[in-house]
Amino acid sequence: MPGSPIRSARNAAFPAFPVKGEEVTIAPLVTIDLGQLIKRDGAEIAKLLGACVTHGFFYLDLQTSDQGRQILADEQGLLRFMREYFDQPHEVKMLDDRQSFTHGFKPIGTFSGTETGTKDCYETLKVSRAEMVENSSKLPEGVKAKEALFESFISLSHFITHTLLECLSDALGLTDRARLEQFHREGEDTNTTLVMLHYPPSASDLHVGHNKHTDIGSITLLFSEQWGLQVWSPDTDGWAFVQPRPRGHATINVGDSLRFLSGKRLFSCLHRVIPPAGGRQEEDRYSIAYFLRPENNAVYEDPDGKKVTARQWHDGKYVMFGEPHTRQDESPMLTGGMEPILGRRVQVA
Ligand SMILES: O=C(O)CCC(=O)C(=O)O
Ligand SMILES: [Fe+2]
Repeated sequence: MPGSPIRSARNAAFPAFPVKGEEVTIAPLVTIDLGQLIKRDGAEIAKLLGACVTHGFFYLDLQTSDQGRQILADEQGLLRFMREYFDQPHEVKMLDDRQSFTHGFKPIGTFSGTETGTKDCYETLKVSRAEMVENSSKLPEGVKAKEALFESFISLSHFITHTLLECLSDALGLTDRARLEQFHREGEDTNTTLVMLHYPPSASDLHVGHNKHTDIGSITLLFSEQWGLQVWSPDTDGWAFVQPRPRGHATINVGDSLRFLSGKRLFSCLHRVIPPAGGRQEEDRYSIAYFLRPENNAVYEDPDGKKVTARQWHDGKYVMFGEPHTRQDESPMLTGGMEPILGRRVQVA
C-alpha cells in the first residue's frame, strides 16, 4: 500500500538486499492484478489509474491469468538466453551492433552514467517488434535460433501493455479517436522494442549504472530479479529502491509519450539503476524491458509546450542520453519535464 515507505529490505518472500544489515528505503508501490484487468474489473481499473497519476510505477501480478503465467515461464527462458549471449566475447557481440537505438547490440559506455563524469555500465541487445513480426533476416542469429521463445515473449508483452492502455483509456473516460490505443495502431510504424540489459561486474569507476531518466515511450514492462533499480519517490522526495519480486511479478512504468498523450495527467516516473552494494557493480545483473511506444507519427506537446512527433522525441532523447551531464542538466529532456513537477532538481550524484 502507498503510504510510509519501508526502511528495511527484510521480506522473507523476496531476495534480500545484497549488503547485510543495511537499511534501505523501499518505494511503496501498489500491486495491480493483471487477471482482474483482463476481466475489466472496475475497482482494479480505478486502482490502476490511481497508481499512474501518483507514482507512474507499480507491480503487476502475473500469476492470475494464463497470459501472465506464460510470460513468467518465457522470462526464465530469456534469462537463460541472455546469460549465454552476453557471455560471448565482445567482438562477437559487436557483430550485432547496428548503430541503432531500436535494433541490435549496444556496448557499455555509450551513454552517461549515474555519477557526474561517468559513462553507463550496461550493454543491451534489442529486438524490435516490427522485425519480429515480419521475421526479418536482420534479426541476430541467436534470436532466430530461439524464434518461438522471442515470438511468445513479444506477443505476450504486447497483449499485456495493450490491456493496460485500454484500461487507462476507460479510466480516463476517453472515447473514439481520443483513446490511447488510437496512437498505437497495428501496422503503423513504431519504435516498440524488447531490450535485454546486462550490467557486468565493473572493473572501473568510470562506468557506473544507468543514469536517471524517464522512459521515452508509452508503457514499460520490466522484469528484474535483482536489486539496483531506484525510483524517485514522491512519498519520500528521494531515491527509493524497487524491491525485486521475481516470483510472479513485473514492474510497469508510464513513459513520457503516454504522459504527453494523456495531456500530462499521468505521471512519468524518474528512475535509474545503481550498483546496489556500493560504488561498483559486483555481480552480473540482468533485466528485460518491453518498451511499448506510440506510432512514430503521433504528435504531442513536449515539456516546453512544443509540438513534436513521437519519432522526434525518441531520437532526440536518445541523443541526449549520450550527452555529458552538464548538457543533460540544461535540458528537460532526460527527465521528461518531471523535475519541476517533483518540486526540485534531482541531483545526478
Ligand atoms: O535495468 C533496469 O532495471 C531498468 C532499465 C531502464 O530503466 C531502461 O532501460 O529504461
Ligand atoms: Fe527506464
